[in-house]
Amino acid sequence: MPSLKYQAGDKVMGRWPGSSLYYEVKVLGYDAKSRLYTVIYKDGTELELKEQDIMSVTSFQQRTRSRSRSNSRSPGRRRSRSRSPARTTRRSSSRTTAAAAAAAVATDSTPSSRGDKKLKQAAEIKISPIVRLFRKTLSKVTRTFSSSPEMSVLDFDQSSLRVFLTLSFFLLFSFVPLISIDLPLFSDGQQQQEKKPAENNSNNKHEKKEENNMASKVNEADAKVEVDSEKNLGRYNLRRRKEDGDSKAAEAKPEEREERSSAAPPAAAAASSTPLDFGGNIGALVLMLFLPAWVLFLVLQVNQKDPSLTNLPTLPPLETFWDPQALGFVIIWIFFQALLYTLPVGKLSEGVLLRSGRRLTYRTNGFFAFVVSAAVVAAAVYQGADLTYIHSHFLQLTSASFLVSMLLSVYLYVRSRSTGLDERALGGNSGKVIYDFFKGRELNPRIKEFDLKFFCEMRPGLIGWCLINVAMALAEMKQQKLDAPSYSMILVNVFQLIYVVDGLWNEEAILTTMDLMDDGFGYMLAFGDLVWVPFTYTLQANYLVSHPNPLSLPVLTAIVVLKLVGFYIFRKSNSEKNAFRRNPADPRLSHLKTIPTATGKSLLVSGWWGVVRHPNYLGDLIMALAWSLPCGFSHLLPWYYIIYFLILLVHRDSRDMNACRRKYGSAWDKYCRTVRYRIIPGVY
Ligand SMILES: NC(=O)C1=CN([C@@H]2O[C@H](COP(=O)(O)OP(=O)(O)OC[C@H]3O[C@@H](n4cnc5c(N)ncnc54)[C@H](OP(=O)(O)O)[C@@H]3O)[C@@H](O)[C@H]2O)C=CC1
Ligand SMILES: CC(C)=CCC[C@@H](C)[C@H]1CC=C2C3=C(CC[C@@]21C)[C@@]1(C)CC[C@H](O)C(C)(C)[C@@H]1CC3
Repeated sequence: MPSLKYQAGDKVMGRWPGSSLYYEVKVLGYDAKSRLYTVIYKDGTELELKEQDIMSVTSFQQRTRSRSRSNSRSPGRRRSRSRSPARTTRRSSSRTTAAAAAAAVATDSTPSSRGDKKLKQAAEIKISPIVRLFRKTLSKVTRTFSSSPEMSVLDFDQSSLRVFLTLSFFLLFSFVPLISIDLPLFSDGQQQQEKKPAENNSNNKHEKKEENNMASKVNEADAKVEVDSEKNLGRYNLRRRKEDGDSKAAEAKPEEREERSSAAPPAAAAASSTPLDFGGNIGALVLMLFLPAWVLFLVLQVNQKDPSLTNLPTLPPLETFWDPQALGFVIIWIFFQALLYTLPVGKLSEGVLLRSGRRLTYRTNGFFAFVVSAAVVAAAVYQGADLTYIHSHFLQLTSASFLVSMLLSVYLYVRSRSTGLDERALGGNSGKVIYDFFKGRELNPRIKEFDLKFFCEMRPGLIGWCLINVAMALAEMKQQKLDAPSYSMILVNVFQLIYVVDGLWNEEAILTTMDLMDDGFGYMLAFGDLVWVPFTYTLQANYLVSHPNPLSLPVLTAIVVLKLVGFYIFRKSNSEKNAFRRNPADPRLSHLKTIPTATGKSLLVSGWWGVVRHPNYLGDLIMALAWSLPCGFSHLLPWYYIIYFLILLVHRDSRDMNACRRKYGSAWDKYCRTVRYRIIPGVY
């Protein structure tokens, strides 16, 4: 190829189709007819790229450096650079890693950018009016909570303002002064640079690049990225030439599916450039205030004789929130669960491969913890303990748990300051204090082998949920003077018990969920695990204590069938994905079709994950419906869970879509084109 810019054998940087990530590739050849270069990525993927999507390593480095220099001039960000002894080394290591050119540089623009809008438009397909209305409502909700990466503490964008105004009503109920963070103390650029070189235990070039701040600076400056998937289709040829020449080649054979641990996730480079969720700092702040206020609202509302929207509760005197005994019970419960978690009983399971190149092990003895907890509670009741205390002191127990979650969040934020970049969550490391505090910066905070995130997500709140439900059944019997709980109460109790026990039985499966793999541990999950789950997921049982709803046998049967259908979809789809992620070559999965991606992982494109994207959410939603139905239609309150859950899962789905698009580029777009429905069949 004499007159060509790049020659066969050249090592250059090639853009990964559909994304703005650059990888080191080797030029294999040039096709004069199509004017495309054939390049090979480090994982063996061969693609055809246009010249404009290729860059020499030198110009790539120059671009990266110049962007980094111009960004480093911005005041505030790098204020303390010269003060840290670790800094010089880090900086030079950044340079060498840039030169090492083995990783990706994310140049993704903001999600609100032109490109993303285009992408949404490209996915727009004719749908029925009902579905369109449904989608419109959902997308409004999602948009409201969508990101704004450039927002600072003082910025108000329109959507945040809307959220703020809408929700400010609920702030009237806010009962704890939440903003006790010393902003200047945790100033931003400092944290980003804190990592000592010695902490870098990464054995993977991709990960090392991830620490390269220059990379993220390129990102900020290079906001005009095309993410129009349709356009990209025309520009790239995604054939895996190695396998065969036709389009079927994109579906890998099972024996080729082994995950290559040497290939780090491309998103690794995007540490500080991952788009912000929830409207950035201001959205996080609003949520931090709104969520406890909302819990308080629900807790007060459910005790009203007529808990309708036109009959709002009054705020009780402040002293009623505080009860040292309730705090004592909460602390005992958490420590009791911690003790069970640390017992050397049960399996040790391996988590997914982390960006640091490590895999963590987890003691997955959740079911054991549940059985022991149930036995201890039963023994206590036998000894005369009155579980209805939980119902009568619900408010005090809620505020005590809230206090614990707040303290835990502050601890998590403070300790995250001394962690390396490869130990931080991509999404919670923006440098924006409130946002990071909310989202969680450290991915897997551990005290020795004690994994705080895993423990909090799976134990005190989850098992506490069942304990509270049982207490509600006893309170119902007491209040309604019944010999046994009502059928509605039994259904709610049994359904949710199945959900929790199933989660604990399949505890290992949580290791491949978003929370464990991607999200940091901060206020959102600490509050979610310790307050939100036990005190709002029990709302149906709490409601039934004083709002009986008799069920006829046919209705009862229909509800049971619905629950079973939902559970079947939920369990099967979660297990399928978990099994596939754990062992892609599992012969039991050999019938499934997959799409290979540049990271070495593949995406399931048939089976449950070929019906809709996130079939597990569908099952979960059907179950949520079965949990509300036993409460009848007299009030909206017991339906709150399914409404909240729909919003949560739709937002989670779009978060996951964005994350996967960053991770997998065009392979993800291909998956979305093949599996068109999101969560619900028929809904795009
Ligand atoms: N009760 C509750 O309050 C809540 C319950 N849940 C439930 O928890 C469970 C876990 O949910 P969540 O963590 O949100 O998400 P998922 O378990 O669905 O995990 C999402 C990840 O799965 C992988 N993935 C996505 N599509 C595919 C595919 N086609 N093939 C293979 N892998 C794929 C991707 O990760 P990668 O490719 O990196 O492996 C993606 O990031 C769900 O059942 C959900 O309903 C969730 C939230 C709240
Ligand atoms: C509004 C707010 C604070 C949201 C935080 C979200 C959390 C409450 C949820 C995020 C993911 C969760 C999961 C479960 C509980 C709720 C949270 C923590 C889960 C443990 C419930 C039991 C299931 O079987 C599960 C293990 C699949 C599930 C995992 C996700």
